[in-house]
Amino acid sequence: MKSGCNPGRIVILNGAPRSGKSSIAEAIQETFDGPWMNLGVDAYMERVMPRRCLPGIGLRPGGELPEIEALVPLFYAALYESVAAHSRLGLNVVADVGHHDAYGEPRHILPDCARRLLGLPVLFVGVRCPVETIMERRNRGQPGREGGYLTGSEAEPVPRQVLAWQREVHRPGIYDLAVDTSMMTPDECAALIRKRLEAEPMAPTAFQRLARMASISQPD
Ligand SMILES: Nc1ncnc2c1ncn2[C@@H]1O[C@H](COP(=O)(O)OP(=O)(O)OP(=O)(O)O)[C@@H](O)[C@H]1O
Repeated sequence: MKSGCNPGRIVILNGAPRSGKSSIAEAIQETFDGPWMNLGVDAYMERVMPRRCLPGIGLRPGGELPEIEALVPLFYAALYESVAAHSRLGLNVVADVGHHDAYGEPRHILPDCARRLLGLPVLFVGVRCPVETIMERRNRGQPGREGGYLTGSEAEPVPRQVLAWQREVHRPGIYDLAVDTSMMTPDECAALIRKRLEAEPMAPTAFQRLARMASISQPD
């Protein structure tokens, strides 16, 4: 830790694609005190990741791309070390991610990431959203991201990959706070997060609990 400097707060937003993570991150950046750096999956995929490794940490559940899969734990480790570095310098960080462990083989990425942030003030937020709302958002599309999302068809109103995201992304479901973006606006979600940050932290935190799973699964 840089001497004389308190670590920056860290908010990790975990949810399926289209669940509303980026909108909450934006609300946090615009309304919370101090600078909040956004180091999530969007920034990493759009700017950092080499094209041939895409979708990288955005790789969806199902063990679809084994050649990329082996690199995903390393990409995540690098992202979280970067989050830790920002926090140790006193900068607040909000990061949107879509963690799951449904690769061709278990990778235990989330517990490893939690271990990397031990000792830092992390709030782990589950960004939940029912599949019907997810499909409305997918089918509506987004300018600039044309063709970027699977949509429903008559034969398959909810593609199996979308169902896989819904099933896998909130396992094991250990959070400090959960929000439902079908019930609240991004600003309301951000306000809830702010309230939680201002309250006394409850120990053990979600990341402390998850980090313990890393020490069980990875003996020294
Ligand atoms: N709380 C909300 N209420 C209503 N609509 C929302 C809400 N949050 C997000 N949306 C809308 O849902 C869509 C997806 O939102 P957003 O980009 O924030 O999600 P995301 O989880 O970051 O998605 P992705 O992982 O695909 O980047 C956008 O069109 C956004 O305007």
